[in-house]
Parts: sequence; structure tokens; C-alpha cells
Amino acid sequence: MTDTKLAPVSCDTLPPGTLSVEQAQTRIFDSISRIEASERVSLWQAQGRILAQVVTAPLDVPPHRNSAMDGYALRHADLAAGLPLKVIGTAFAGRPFNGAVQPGECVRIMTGAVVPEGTDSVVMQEHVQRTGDSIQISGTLSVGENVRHPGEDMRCGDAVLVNGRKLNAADLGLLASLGIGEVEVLRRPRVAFCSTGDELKSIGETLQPGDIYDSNRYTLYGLLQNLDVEIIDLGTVRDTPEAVEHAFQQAMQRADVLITSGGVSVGEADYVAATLQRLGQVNFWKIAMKPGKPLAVGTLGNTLFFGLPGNPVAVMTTFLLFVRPAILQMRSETLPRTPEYSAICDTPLKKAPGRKDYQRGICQQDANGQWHVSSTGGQGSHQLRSMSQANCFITLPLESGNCPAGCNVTIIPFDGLL
Ligand SMILES: Nc1nc2c(c(=O)[nH]1)N[C@H]1C(S)=C(S)[C@@H](COP(=O)(O)OP(=O)(O)OC[C@H]3O[C@@H](n4cnc5c(N)ncnc54)[C@H](O)[C@@H]3O)O[C@H]1N2
Ligand code: MOO
Repeated sequence: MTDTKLAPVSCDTLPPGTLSVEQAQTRIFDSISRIEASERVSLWQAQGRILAQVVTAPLDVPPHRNSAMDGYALRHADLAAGLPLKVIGTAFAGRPFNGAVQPGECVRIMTGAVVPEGTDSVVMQEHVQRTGDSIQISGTLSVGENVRHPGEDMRCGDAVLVNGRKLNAADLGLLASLGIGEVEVLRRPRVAFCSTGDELKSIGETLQPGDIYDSNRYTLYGLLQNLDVEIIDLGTVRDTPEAVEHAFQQAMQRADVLITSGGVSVGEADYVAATLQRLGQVNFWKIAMKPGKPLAVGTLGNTLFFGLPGNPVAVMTTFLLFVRPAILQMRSETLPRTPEYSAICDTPLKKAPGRKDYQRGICQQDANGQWHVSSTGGQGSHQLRSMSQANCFITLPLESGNCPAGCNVTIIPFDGLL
């Protein structure tokens, strides 16, 4: 396969009122206020939450000297004579051996059990021959072998988790090992969402001529579930100024973010931008991208507003490029770097210059580690199947035209995004 470069087509300036993807991202991210309120949650609710405190170890972990192996706890000095040792008892994890061990004696011990007083080393049972109540050791053993010491993992007073850390499964276990059952975490962003459109019907309703099922609400719900947010579903909203206003008022009372889909273009039933203008501050942009040209961003009081275009693929693309990173930033998360790879495109791609395309593709690496990608087919912004079949975006720069088979493109795998 030949490796053809995309032929650049000149597109120096964007039309007035049109932003590049990067310009729009910068404007949005610069305006984000982080959530500072915090709440106390149990460890069961803490996965993925952002710590709003420093965690200091209140005890040593492990709290006691314990055995790393199933075997026998003994006095290392006794081994020099090479004589058998007498087994005088057993130490289980959670059931210590009570008593002191004298020269010539040893204690049967299980992994995690307290190493008895008087002993300093543990020999694995595989290296021992036991006859009745006595053992003979084969091989060598160093002093202190197989003994784990208090505080080897964490010392009492250590700062073990920093403020602002996103808690993961290991952290939850770490906190539990310290006996900490609750932590102070940042409040989750409250994100309201709704669809707008008179043509939209709910699942179970019969479609009349011109109707379609509301798919964007399900897509948005799925996308939001991947983020650690409190989701507020405001349903499907009719194309009337009153209905749109009612939804906006609800969001202003309850949500940090409102996401709508549809009604942001220039049609006669597109009330979203006008309502935003009336109730809040509006930034309405055309973005030089496809899909996802019209995007209304603004504020409704303290609520951040995203009016996404109605076309289903445009909803997903604009959510992933603008809304998701904005919410992550609101949660005080470091924005993850979007992994981009260079790939050979095995199918031709149609592209008009003037907008940056986010086409949908199927990518895989060949035996040499070279990425290949092919188109999922029809790329209309109404064709959700193009997204459902895809595992990556194929990004084609603003100025490029058609891309012949074999040309070099950039891909963004969906891993962790959908
Ligand atoms: N004269 C112009 N017309 C359009 C332009 C333009 O620049 N000039 N831009 C086009 C582009 S690009 C897009 S994207 C859309 C965006 O329009 P709206 O945000 O106003 O969206 P609607 O018109 O309400 O819907 C567009 C399309 O998507 C379907 N839709 C809407 N909501 C849902 C939903 N919840 N589930 C499934 N499908 C939905 C709707 O039926 C339409 O087919 O404007 C173009 N027009
Ligand atoms: O760009 Mo519009 O966003 O679907 O085609």
C-alpha cells in the first residue's frame, strides 16, 4: 500500500463567527469554575471521586510483626547446632500464639499470623521435615527471613493520599487497611440534560408521519454515565419557547451544567439560543468541524450551558470534544491527553475543505505495530450506525480535501471515551 500524504487545500481564514475546534476548546476551558464544595462519603461510594482532604495514616500497616509464609517461627541462633526443634504451639492469622519461645523451640505459623515473641525468622514448611512434635530444617535461612515488620507498608503519621487525588480501587483498599471508612470528597457535578424537538417520540409511542424516536437522550445518558456526575434527566422538550424555558429554569435551580440537543441551528423552531439569550449569557458559535457545526455555549446564572446540535453523531462528537473535558475540569481532574496515532487509511475518504472532519473508522495495528484504519461507510451526521460500528475518529484537517486510499491520517481511538 502506498503512503500518500493528504493534498493540502488552502483555507487560511475562517468565516466571521466561526471558531476552530481548538479555539472553541480554549474559550470553554478558560471559563470553567471548579466545584469546591465537598461531602463525606463511605468507601463504598468513593471509587472515582476526588479527595478533598489529605489522608494521614492513623496506624502502622501492617500493625504487627507477621509471617510472610506458612511454616515455622524459630530463633535463628538455634540453627547453628543443626539439632531438631520442638514445636510448642500454633499461630494462626487472627489467633496469635500466646507465650514466649525458648531456645530449641519453634511455633507452627500461618501466613499473616503474629510472629511469636522470642522468634526472629520463619522457615517455609516446604524446607522442613516434621516428625511428631519436632522439625528438622533443610537448606539455609537468613536472620529475619519471611518476617514482615510493622509499618513496612505505611507508617503512622505518613501522608498517604494527597488532596485532589482521584480515588481508585487500590486507594479504597489502602484506606480500608488504615481503618478509614469515610473520606471527604468533592461534590459531583450535577448535570442536567434534555432533548428538544417536536418530532421526538419516546420508546413505546407510535411514530406518526415525520416522527422519530429520541435517541440523543440515551446517547447522552450513556456518555454521562462514563463520568462521575449526578445525572438529571429533564426528558424530551417540545419546540416551544415556554417548554424550552421551563427546562432551562429547572436546570438553573438544580444543575451545574445543562446539556441540550437540537434546536441550535437557524430553523424557525430553533428556540434554544433565543431562550439562552433571554435567561442567561450566550456564546453561539459555528465551529469549523464536521459533524458539529453549530454549538451554543453560555451560562444560565451559575449553570454552564451546552446546546449541542441535534444530529446524533454531532451530539456525540461535540460532547466528547467540548462537554466531557469541561466536566472533567469542573471535577478538578487533570485533562487526559487525547491519544492520537498516525495511521494508513485503507479506504478512500470524502472530505470538503473548510471544516475539520471527525470521520468514524475502524482501526487496528498490523504485525509491525503500524496502525491501519478504514471508514465505517456513510458519514452523515444523522448516521449513528457510523459511530456504533467505529472504534476511533479519523481526523482530517480543516484544509484537506478528499483522502485517497493509502493516505496518512490521524486517528483517535475511542478507548475509555464511550
Ligand atoms: N440553513 C442551515 N441549516 C442547517 C445548518 C446551517 O448551517 N444552515 N446546519 C446544519 C447542521 S450542520 C446541523 S448539525 C443541524 C443542527 O440543527 P439543530 O441543532 O437545530 O438540530 P435540529 O434541527 O433540531 O435537528 C437536527 C437533526 O437531528 C435530529 N434530532 C434532533 N434531536 C434528536 C434526538 N433527540 N434524537 C434523534 N435525532 C434527533 C432531527 O430530527 C434532525 O434531523 O442543522 C443543520 N441545518
Ligand atoms: O455538522 Mo452538523 O453538525 O451535523 O452536520
